[in-house]
Amino acid sequence: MGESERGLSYGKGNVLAYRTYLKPLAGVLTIPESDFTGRSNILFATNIQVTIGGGAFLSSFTEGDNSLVVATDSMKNFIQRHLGLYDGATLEGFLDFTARAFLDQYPHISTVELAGNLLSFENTSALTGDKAREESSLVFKQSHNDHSTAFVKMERSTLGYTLVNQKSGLKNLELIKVQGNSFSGFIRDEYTTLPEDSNRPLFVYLTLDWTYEHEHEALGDNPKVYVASEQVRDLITSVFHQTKTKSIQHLIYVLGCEILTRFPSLRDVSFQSQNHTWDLIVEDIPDSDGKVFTEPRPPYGFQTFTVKRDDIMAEPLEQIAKGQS
Ligand SMILES: O=c1[nH]c(=O)c2[nH]c(=O)[nH]c2[nH]1
Repeated sequence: MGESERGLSYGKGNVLAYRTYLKPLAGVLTIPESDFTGRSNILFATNIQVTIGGGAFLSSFTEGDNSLVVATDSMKNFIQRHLGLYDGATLEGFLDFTARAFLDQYPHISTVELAGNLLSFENTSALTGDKAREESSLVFKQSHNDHSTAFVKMERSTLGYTLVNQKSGLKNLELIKVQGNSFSGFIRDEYTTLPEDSNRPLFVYLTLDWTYEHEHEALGDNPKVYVASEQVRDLITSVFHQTKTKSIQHLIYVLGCEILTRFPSLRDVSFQSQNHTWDLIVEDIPDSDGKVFTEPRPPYGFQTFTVKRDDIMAEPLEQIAKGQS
């Protein structure tokens, strides 16, 4: 039985590696929905998980033979030091560079997976010497909101290395749209207590991943075909604003179609969404359009879906329900 059937793997999680003054990401194509033009990379802060596999490690599990074990502590050092050697400008590029370096360094490793989060540090403003307020090039504000992600799985093959899987993404984007959302027409039977709603506030958590038609385009070496998660986020908020949503299921489909239309270098986009829509407490406030809401009860609904390029071929964008601002 091969090691893959045994589920053999080991690695290190939560490897924090913060680099100052990485090469800036510049020259991305701008889109109408976003002010994003690039990343200064003055601070490039990552949290990486590495997983390695291979038949060579079987005896470390079955016999306690550590002679071929790369200590996970060494893996942590390897990742951190390679952040000092990386001369590109993106998380995807760093993971690709480091995965290849692992396979170069340890010939008995068969597969390497690297999953990375780019920790978000936002710009701040500061009065400079001539009393003008400018973007600070020294002070950044850590944000615990949405952030970029990337994933790479690299396998040793007879030809060298094979890229098995590569994804880029955006994690934990939490968006509330205060009105302009309905949810109706669902099954009504003896288990149904939820009323139909023609205008609910919709609070969604979105995590999404996208893949490229040509994987090397994910690395950011050619910024004109690189898709920045900041642009995807701004496109999502814009489409959410414009779309009269019928359900989260339909919202993520519309978002996926718009993302693939806006970024021709992408192959598909996969969503994991959660419904955290607030409960209504006060419906009528005199002389006001306002209402009072509270957090929903703990169970939450979720959806998963992958939108592919064929979907936008089949359905021209104008036909996708939109039309509210
Ligand atoms: O957008 C939604 N989709 C559902 O499937 C669902 N189910 C539910 O109770 N509320 C919602 N909202």
